Amino acid sequence: MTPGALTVRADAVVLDIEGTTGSARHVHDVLFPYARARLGPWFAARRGTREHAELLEAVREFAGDPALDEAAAVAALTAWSDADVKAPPLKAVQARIWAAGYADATLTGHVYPDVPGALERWRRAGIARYVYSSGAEPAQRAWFRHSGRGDLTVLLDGYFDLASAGGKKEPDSYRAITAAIGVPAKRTVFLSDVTAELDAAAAAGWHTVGVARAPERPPTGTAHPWITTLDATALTGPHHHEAGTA
Ligand SMILES: CSCCC(=O)C(=O)COP(=O)(O)O
Ligand SMILES: [Mg+2]
Repeated sequence: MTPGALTVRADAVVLDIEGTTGSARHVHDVLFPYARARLGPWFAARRGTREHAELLEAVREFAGDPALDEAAAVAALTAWSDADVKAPPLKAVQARIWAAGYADATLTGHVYPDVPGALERWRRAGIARYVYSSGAEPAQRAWFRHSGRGDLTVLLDGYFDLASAGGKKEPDSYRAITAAIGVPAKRTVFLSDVTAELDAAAAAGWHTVGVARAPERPPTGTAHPWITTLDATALTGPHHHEAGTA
């Protein structure tokens, strides 16, 4: 444990993916382009299926244009991908496209080296471990199952996404997660690299810890403590087993 580590009393930890447990560069330089290049073929291969009709309808709804045809829907999804719009239909299609890449080992989930050890420490301390990402739940599971550091899903208790919890900058999303996991807000800690997400979690009564991964640096003037490695976060849970914190 890093000397002077930040100590938080928590029974549950909720982890962001991009920029916190995994590399934002990997998401933007590998995952997004992989799906973007396959959006058109993905829709074309599913013409006439229920899956095609449902996704087209979801794109129309999010775009606010009930007349969108397949080509226009693919154009909208492409634009959302380029602008990193956290659009649920985009996240749903990306997850399905990425699944093939994980299955044939073209894709590997990027996980920082301190993540498996932190998850294991928190597991031993009796702290429940959840993921909350804008990426759809199947994409989150695939990322951790096919991580470059082995199958980490065995160390995770659940996953929340835009569909199950809502947007990450909305306090109500954190309240929804509190209700779902049955852990009081004041015993839950959220780790993220995005100040607006941390602000929303804090507004819902959660503890918050900002994570700045090199070469990013902790921002100044936020209401949150910041760390640069999970090794600097000592969570004391119900079992108080975490090294250096009992
Ligand atoms: C493995 S989930 C893919 C990441 C993603 O699609 C995304 O939008 C990242 O969102 P996050 O909330 O983890 O920053
Ligand atoms: Mg993030």
